[in-house]
Amino acid sequence: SHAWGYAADNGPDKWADNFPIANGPRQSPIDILPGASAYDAGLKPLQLKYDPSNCQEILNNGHSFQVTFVDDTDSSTLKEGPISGTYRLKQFHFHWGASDDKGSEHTVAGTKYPAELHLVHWNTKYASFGEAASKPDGLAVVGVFLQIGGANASLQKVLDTFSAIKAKGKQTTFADFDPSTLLPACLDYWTYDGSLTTPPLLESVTWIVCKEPISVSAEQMAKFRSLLFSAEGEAECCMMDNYRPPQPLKGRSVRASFK
Ligand SMILES: CCN[C@H]1CN(CCOC)S(=O)(=O)c2sc(S(N)(=O)=O)cc21
Ligand SMILES: [Zn+2]
Repeated sequence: SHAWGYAADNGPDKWADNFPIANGPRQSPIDILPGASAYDAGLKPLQLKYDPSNCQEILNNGHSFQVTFVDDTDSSTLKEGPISGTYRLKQFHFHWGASDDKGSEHTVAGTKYPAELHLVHWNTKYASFGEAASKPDGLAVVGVFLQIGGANASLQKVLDTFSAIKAKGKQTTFADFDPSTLLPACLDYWTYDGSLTTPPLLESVTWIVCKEPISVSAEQMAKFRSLLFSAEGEAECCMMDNYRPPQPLKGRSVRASFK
């Protein structure tokens, strides 16, 4: 069977063929309705502590580009917030559109942002990332919206590697990057129980979506779209619209950490 992707013949509407959980009870992303999300005073502030020396490499996996971290110690972690225990940072990646009017996975009262950052963490109560990925409390992903504004200097460091990872399967070393420089100043968030937004669509993610976006310039967005879904030697296919649309809430509640 041909691999999943974002095209008409292998995109989100076809994923259920090979991944029936696509129609499961806690799928992501969702449309967040601020008016319908309940403020929960019991939610704690996010405690994010990242060590830039854990940053290892950047790669084009044919679906997005991903910055991968060394996760053999508790030096880059997420604690508090809606979660209990310690979750280790594994990787971060993005989703974006073919134009600035779409690209985010989560939406806010129907509003789409041009891109969305995902920082993927796994629960250290499990022996490994792979084991955690299949557990209902295994993963915690922090989502950050990007909105068009001034150029983002921190993001530019990531974009400057793109010539080395243009095609699917390419990777290069990427060291000493602090992902907290990609976080908004205000860490107010919405949280709900969901899933991976790509196959295998495992229902193992506590989603933590920041209310405040970070900035990206239109020129920087154009750079995202210069990456390729395709491998070297294949017909070139620009990487864009690599987002899953919002999925049914199916009775879930979304909590807010802020009033
Ligand atoms: C292209 C493949 N993307 C997935 C790869 N991984 C899953 C590994 O399954 C065992 S993962 O846990 O790193 C994540 S997190 C994530 S999202 N968009 O929900 O944040 C997607 C994926
Ligand atoms: Zn993602």
